[in-house]
Amino acid sequence: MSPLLLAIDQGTTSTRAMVFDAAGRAIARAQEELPQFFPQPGWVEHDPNIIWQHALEVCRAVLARPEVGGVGRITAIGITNQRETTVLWDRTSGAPLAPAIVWQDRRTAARCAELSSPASAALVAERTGLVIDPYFSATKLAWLLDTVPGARDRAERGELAFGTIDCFLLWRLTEGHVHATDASNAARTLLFDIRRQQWDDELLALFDIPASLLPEVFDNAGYFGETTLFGRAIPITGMAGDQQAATVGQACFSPGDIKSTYGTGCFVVQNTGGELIASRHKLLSTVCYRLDGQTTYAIEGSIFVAGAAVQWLRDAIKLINNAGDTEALAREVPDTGGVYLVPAFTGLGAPYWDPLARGAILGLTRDSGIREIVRAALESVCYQTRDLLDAMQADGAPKPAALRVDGGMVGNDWLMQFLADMLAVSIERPEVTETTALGAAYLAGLGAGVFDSLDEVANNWQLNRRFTPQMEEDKRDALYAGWRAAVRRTLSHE
Ligand SMILES: Nc1ncnc2c1ncn2[C@@H]1O[C@H](COP(=O)(O)OP(=O)(O)O)[C@@H](O)[C@H]1O
Ligand SMILES: O=P(O)(O)OC[C@H](O)CO
Repeated sequence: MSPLLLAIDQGTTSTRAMVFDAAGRAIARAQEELPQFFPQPGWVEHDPNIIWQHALEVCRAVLARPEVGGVGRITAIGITNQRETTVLWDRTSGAPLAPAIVWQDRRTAARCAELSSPASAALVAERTGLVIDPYFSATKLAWLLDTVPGARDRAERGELAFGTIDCFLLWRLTEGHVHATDASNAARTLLFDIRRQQWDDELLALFDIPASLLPEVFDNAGYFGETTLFGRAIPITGMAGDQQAATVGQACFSPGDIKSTYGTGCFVVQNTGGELIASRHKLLSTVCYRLDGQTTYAIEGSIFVAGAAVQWLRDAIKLINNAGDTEALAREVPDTGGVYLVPAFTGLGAPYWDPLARGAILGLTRDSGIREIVRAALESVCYQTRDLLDAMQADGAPKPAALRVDGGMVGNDWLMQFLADMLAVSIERPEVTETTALGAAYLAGLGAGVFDSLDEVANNWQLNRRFTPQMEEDKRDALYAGWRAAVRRTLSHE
């Protein structure tokens, strides 16, 4: 019987557990939506204890499925996670000192502006491949140390631990025995030198972070520890940030291979191999994965609001009941009638990097209705993807022949067709769209010796549907020009 691999995918809006076989087939899945908290404008928080509780529940649910055949069939566990989200906890009790500050949170925008001298921006870019922005963990962690009473003193005494969600789950799964993260998650903290693959003292000083808080940094596949919480000892042998895991799940193993994930945010990641390429157009350089000590790098475009715009339509202004309603509504109108929705709810990420920008709906007329607004929200995801691909090509990357897509939004056929039209690129949707979880399973399989190399899993990738561009070029360019004009009206700087 095929070895089975359990993947824990802790995302921004939900936590899912999936069991895959060695051929990458999904055997069972369980998912729980995660409550999000918005205590102030631009603030986004999660409760780490709820994250942990949901992770336990979905793992137990999926292990109880008859098609799995019992916990004894599970060879290893892989973890993948919403990145940058920051947790600070007590090393003795494991109890968080505060809510998790989520990657979308903007509370440290002013602090980032204070730190953004040309010298510090250059240091950060050179060492981390990132930009000084509230998106990343460092200023979130510093904020916690400076606002939770006694936290900084306790950290200096070695009583506290920092971690991103992967690290927090590993701590809880191993019952406090392992404080470690992986190279792809460490790369998102603003504290990790991605060339030398180690925490960087100058960056720790810049962001005022005590080294005593930091986890070890492991490869993305290997032995992280084991958990006995599911009835027997199961090794944890794979871990990666969700966008890097999706890159693995999409079998983007060669330089130039590219994928785009459409979840809460949208993240385009292009494998650049052993070459660390610096963007001249405000894209990020980051770790794709590190295996056997060898680092593979990537260029990444990070969009803060993609599916989150649909959640806003559902939860904030209640225009829809379910995310899936958006497809039918978008099809009911030939266009948006000139309406553009710029979803800068938590600022704008690449290539604008404007944490103070805020959302807007522009071009409204008396004829504008629910359908136009819903369609404009979906279209915004495609325009933002075009922003990223144009920046990648301005950096010298070749126009991709096809873009592999995944994430919760890609089941929306209308959206995928508009994406193909806006990019003038074929969009390839795989059979398994939960490629984030699949990538975590592959890494776990590699770490547990189920596979000798990732090349073995490349052939598992199967096409579900290809969307080819149909739109006339002049219409495409006119629509995109309207988007660019709309964005300019939301930026806080020229
Ligand atoms: N049919 C759909 N059309 C548009 N958006 C969708 C659709 N189904 C789900 N979504 C959006 O996809 C997101 C969930 O995707 P997922 O990959 O699970 O996100 P995450 O990993 O960020 O939690 C939600 O923001 C939801 O609004
Ligand atoms: O939760 P997702 O899938 O939108 O991913 C969030 C990213 O990891 C943020 O960098």
